[in-house]
Amino acid sequence: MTPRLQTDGLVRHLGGRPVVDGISLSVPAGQVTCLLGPSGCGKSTTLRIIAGVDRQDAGSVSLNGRVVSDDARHLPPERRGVGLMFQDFALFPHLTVAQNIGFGLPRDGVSTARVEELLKRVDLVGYGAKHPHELSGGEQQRVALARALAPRPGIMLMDEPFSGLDNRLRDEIRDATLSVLKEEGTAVLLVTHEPDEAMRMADEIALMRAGRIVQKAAPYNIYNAPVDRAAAAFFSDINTLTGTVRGALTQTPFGQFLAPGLPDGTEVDIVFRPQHVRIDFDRGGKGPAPTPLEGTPARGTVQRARFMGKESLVEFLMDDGVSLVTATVPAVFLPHPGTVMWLSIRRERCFVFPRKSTELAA
Ligand SMILES: Nc1ncnc2c1ncn2[C@@H]1O[C@H](COP(=O)(O)OP(=O)(O)OP(=O)(O)O)[C@@H](O)[C@H]1O
Repeated sequence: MTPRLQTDGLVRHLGGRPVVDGISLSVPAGQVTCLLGPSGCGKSTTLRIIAGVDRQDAGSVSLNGRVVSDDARHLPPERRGVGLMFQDFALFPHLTVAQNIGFGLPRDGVSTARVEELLKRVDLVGYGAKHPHELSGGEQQRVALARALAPRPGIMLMDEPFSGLDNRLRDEIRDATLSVLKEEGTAVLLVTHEPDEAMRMADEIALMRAGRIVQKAAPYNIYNAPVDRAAAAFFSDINTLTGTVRGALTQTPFGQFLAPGLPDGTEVDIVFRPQHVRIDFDRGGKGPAPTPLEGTPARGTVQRARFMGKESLVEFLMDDGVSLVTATVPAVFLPHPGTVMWLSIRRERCFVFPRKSTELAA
């Protein structure tokens, strides 16, 4: 099936450097792709190029199988048939909700029916005659969504559309927006710098860094198989142990880890998330027996324990005297500093990355 949206090798130089550096993306109908990355990595510029308000220096944009922008041609934004939704969604203050939603539609009975349908979709039946200032922030956001969807765009470009909303409202509006977009079968490219938002909204996440896509995968895969240390760290706090490769292995307090394909002497980071650390009590100087799955338990001493509301954070100094490991426990668990305990991590939850390349990529 032809993707609704496709970009090939987009490049854009601004301020003398490539802020978009070879972005190739493809979004089919009904899919939400999130362009996720830290501030300044080039997400908005990519979106602006696709919308047609900026133009790439190289590469092409195709919408519905038709090239709308490359070296030879450049269709203006209003002729691209994409819906746009940005953080400052600015409704027309002097128009009613219904007039706002129907703004881009011809004035006929079909449009009136479409506006009614959309009011229902965004759960604002009965609000048609109100003016924007009579609505809450979340309601205004839903009107903006309905307005963007009114001409039935096959493609929706959204740039941090929820960042102006307070936390509680944001979750609600995100879910409502997602279900409307899915019902309409729209292809969506959503820009966000928030991993939680991407995990919640995306069918596919394209993780961006310094103008490039470093990893593209479903949320589950991107979280559980990060390409490098920085990609792992983008989604949650991480623990990092360090080691040196000898014979395709590296030694850590948790035993040996495989470092396949890495030459002897390579410095590596062994990375794992605090929620994947299991804690066991010390029984007369002994911990749990090693298993192939859980690896070798290692002994550590509690440095600090804090209750964070949903979970407790416990920090350990391992017996090697240098490795610091943080574990989270989804309960109130506040052992005293100085308590000796055993930690284990499931092997499949640990990632081994060569240090040099991750530092360069970060
Ligand atoms: N007109 C411009 N001239 C020079 N540099 C620019 C221009 N527009 C953007 N930039 C720079 O390009 C980089 C990418 O900007 P962009 O807005 O695409 O990033 P972003 O990932 O969307 O960030 P944010 O989440 O903060 O919006 C930034 O470093 C920005 O300062």
